Amino acid sequence: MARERLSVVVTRRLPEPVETRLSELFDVRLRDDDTPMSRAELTAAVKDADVLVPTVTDTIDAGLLGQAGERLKLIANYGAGVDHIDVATARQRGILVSNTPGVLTDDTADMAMALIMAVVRRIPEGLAIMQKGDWEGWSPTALLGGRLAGRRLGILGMGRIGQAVARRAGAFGMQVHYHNRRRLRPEIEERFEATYWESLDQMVARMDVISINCPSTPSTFHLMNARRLKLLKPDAVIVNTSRGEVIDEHALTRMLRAGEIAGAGLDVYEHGTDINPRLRELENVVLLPHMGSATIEGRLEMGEKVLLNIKTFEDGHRPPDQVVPSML
Ligand SMILES: NC(=O)c1ccc[n+]([C@@H]2O[C@H](COP(=O)([O-])OP(=O)(O)OC[C@H]3O[C@@H](n4cnc5c(N)ncnc54)[C@H](O)[C@@H]3O)[C@@H](O)[C@H]2O)c1
Ligand SMILES: O=C(O)[C@H](O)CO
Repeated sequence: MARERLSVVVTRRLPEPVETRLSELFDVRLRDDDTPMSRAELTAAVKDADVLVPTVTDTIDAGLLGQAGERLKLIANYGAGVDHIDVATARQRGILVSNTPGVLTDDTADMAMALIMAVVRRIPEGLAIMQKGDWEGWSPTALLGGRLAGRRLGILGMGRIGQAVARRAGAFGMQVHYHNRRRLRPEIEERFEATYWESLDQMVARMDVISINCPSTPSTFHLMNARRLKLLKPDAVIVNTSRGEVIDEHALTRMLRAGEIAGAGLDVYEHGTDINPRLRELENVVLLPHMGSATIEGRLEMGEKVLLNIKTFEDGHRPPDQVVPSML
């Protein structure tokens, strides 16, 4: 007798080839329009699906998991970060959680480097002059930025993406420093010629550029708070491609306005799309709409990871990218 297909609910529109493959393999309910599900729609989804495929724009908290039906056994997240999912509660309720690490590492690290270059070399200011038709020709003194080679980069969170940023920064001649929950093995430090700082405060105070690459967890919430931001050198730049919650956005905005921090490049925000309007007014700030992993290749490979996680689970094994609370 043919095995009953898993019922899978996908909360957002995914790239077409991913949706097609999901539909071939499973009994899939796809989203008609590219908006996040309402709470009521999410509740209905967890009530009768075997597998939920959410994204970063869905809040899968204890309240929602409390409404989940007996059938819900896997939350196969389309994305690496799982801070929007209450992984501990899911585990208590016997629901597995998986994510899509690795396939978006290079893309997100590219974006971190792009932000570093954009801020340090003042690219948006140059672009604005060109777009307004205000360029009056080459000048020895206009739009002078800083040289990347020789600048000290401090990476907060030296995991997959942090190390990919280190590799790129090394190629640009930057000096790589890092702070991480655990120190890397000596051979990996050597590979990046990276200096480890046990004290985040001490690292922050000495860097020219800080790149945030740790996940958002209770222990990283406002790791860059007002006190720590004040330790930054006034000519330092901060770049965030991880999650907005790691930086106190209000304090950062205040200090950027006051000229106490030279610049910032942000892909992610503390309150999602509700961005502090004052950030938008600043010339020394480059803002992107959470597009670190936004490449065609990356988004297709994220889909392949989701498929593999669900298929492996269907075959009676643990999904290869299972996330458990102790990893967070
Ligand atoms: N902007 C984007 O589009 C985008 C894309 C992918 C991932 N992300 C974000 O980037 C994060 C990192 O992804 P990754 O694949 O590199 O994860 P990872 O797990 O490989 O690396 C995270 C690193 O942070 C370290 N860390 C955790 N808590 C820490 C703490 N309190 N202090 C210091 N270090 C700490 C971990 O030890 C680990 O080395 C994801 O969790 C996600 O939030 C954003
Ligand atoms: O964490 C990630 O994969 C990206 O931020 C999108 O979810």
